[in-house]
Amino acid sequence: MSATLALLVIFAFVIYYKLIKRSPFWNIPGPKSSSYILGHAWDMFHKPTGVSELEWQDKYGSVVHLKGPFGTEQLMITDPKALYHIFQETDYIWRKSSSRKELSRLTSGRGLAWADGDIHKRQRKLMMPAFGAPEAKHYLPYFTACAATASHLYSNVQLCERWSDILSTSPEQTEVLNIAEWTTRFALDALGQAAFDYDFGAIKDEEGSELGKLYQGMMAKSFGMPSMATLLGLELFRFIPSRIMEFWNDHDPRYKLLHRVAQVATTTAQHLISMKSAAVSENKNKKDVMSILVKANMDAKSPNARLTEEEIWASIRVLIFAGHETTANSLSWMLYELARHPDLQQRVRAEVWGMQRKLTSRDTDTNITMQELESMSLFNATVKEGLRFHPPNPLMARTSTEDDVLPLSKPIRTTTGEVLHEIGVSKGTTVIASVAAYNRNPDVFGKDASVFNPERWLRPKLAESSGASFGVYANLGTFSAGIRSCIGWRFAVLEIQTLLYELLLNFEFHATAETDDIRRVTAFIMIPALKAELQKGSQMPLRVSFASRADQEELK
Ligand code: HEM
Repeated sequence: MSATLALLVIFAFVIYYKLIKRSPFWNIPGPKSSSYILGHAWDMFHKPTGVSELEWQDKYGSVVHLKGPFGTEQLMITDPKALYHIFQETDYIWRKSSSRKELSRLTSGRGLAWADGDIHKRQRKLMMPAFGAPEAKHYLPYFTACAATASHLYSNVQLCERWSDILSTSPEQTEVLNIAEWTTRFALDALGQAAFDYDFGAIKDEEGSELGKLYQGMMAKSFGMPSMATLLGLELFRFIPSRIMEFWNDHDPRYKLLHRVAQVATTTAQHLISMKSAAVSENKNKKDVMSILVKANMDAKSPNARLTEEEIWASIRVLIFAGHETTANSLSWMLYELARHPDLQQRVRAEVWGMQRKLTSRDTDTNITMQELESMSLFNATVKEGLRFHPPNPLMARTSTEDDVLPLSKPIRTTTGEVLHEIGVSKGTTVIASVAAYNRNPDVFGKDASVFNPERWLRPKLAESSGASFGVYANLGTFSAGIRSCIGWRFAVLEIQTLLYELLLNFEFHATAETDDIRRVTAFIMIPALKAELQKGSQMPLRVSFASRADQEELK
């Protein structure tokens, strides 16, 4: 009797979920999911980054019905108007999903990337003064200092100088270098100098700081090809009180490296804060990000507007985490594309040399300015195209805290033939904003959006149809948009321009036999890795040689 009753209850439950409470998006087209437990997350994390999302966008358009974990319903959105609405028009209605928030807490504490609502607003307001356009120009000498050859003004060890040493001692004057490792070292040192006036010592290698070493490849080691247990562990945040899950993760041996990074980063942060606070009190105002932040915090009118000590430590951690591997990966992928397109590389280098000729011919300051970096059209088109084609943050997940209506720039047709110009979503809906797919959406970036082609940025009109604009930089999804857009996008673009300039001035990049085996792998951020050696983390082997001597002669 009781068994029959139990069966009836289960039957009623199934009927309710399958028939009566059918999916709110039941008539929006999308692929079938192969896993009830993880839904489409498995495809997104285990195929090369962006491959599934691009397939779905090609097949179903810019709104795709997906399954989330445990049969939950999700939409993948790459429509610019809907993305604009979610990221720019709705204040904090659309919040980071619980799993993304936890990821931010694990990697960088309760700082800006973790915070929401009023806490986020307060933290961001205090950090913003360090990231405006006028501040960016102060960072240029720091970036040049980490990039350039010894002939430049600054005395610390520089990337081009180290590469010159390596190539000079090689019999053929050429070497295959793991570009991903070197750009990460550069990005860490550049960030250390410009953001904290601190030397991570990553380029010098031998004597590098413990923190510098711990951060190198941290994401690949902690999350490279996340297992089902890792994905599930993060997704359980939806269903289990966050305090319990946080306690669990804080004691999970899989995150041992992240726990160690947290300890060392906090100690370093404490040391930095006391130094900066003392300097600010003595009116020795430096221009690095942290000094500006510490001063803004001291100047804040009410105690409620200030950051707590723990929040300042978290700010340092979030800047290191959000700011170095992302920039490094972007640089690696740009060099990869230049190695695969030698003609383009030659043309961009010609532009760089043209600029260098101009700099060396003038009597006064021969250092390049921000305006001069910006003035090179093909060079900057290549930077934009690299950031479009290989976005380091391939997706952002947002969950709605209220019922909402998503406007669409291009109507969609449901499976029942209805044409929708907007989509109603209820509170609790999760949307996957696929940056990887949006950045190759032909409606935004042209019919050839799936091809790497910097020339698109030189066309008079880029957007082919809607004209809807989403991203904070070049209408790309790469740095997101709105109140949670990347705070460091100017910093990142300038850093990329500076290193790319110095590298193209001094070196040539060539594809190797392994170049075709380089894959985009999702370790929550996208990293380059070799197909057969995914467990080794970020790898981008390219052959590097000195830029042609004949051309260099022409420069003199
Ligand atoms: C190419 C390099 C970079 C890329 C592609 C990138 C991309 C992004 C994206 C997509 C977000 C939003 C993530 C989300 O909301 O889920 C973000 C946030 C953030 N980024 Fe970047 N970033 C880069 C470099 C930097 C740099 C250099 C810094 C700092 C020096 C930085 C600091 C931050 C911070 C603090 C946030 C959190 C902002 C907030 O939640 O209000 N990023 N970044």
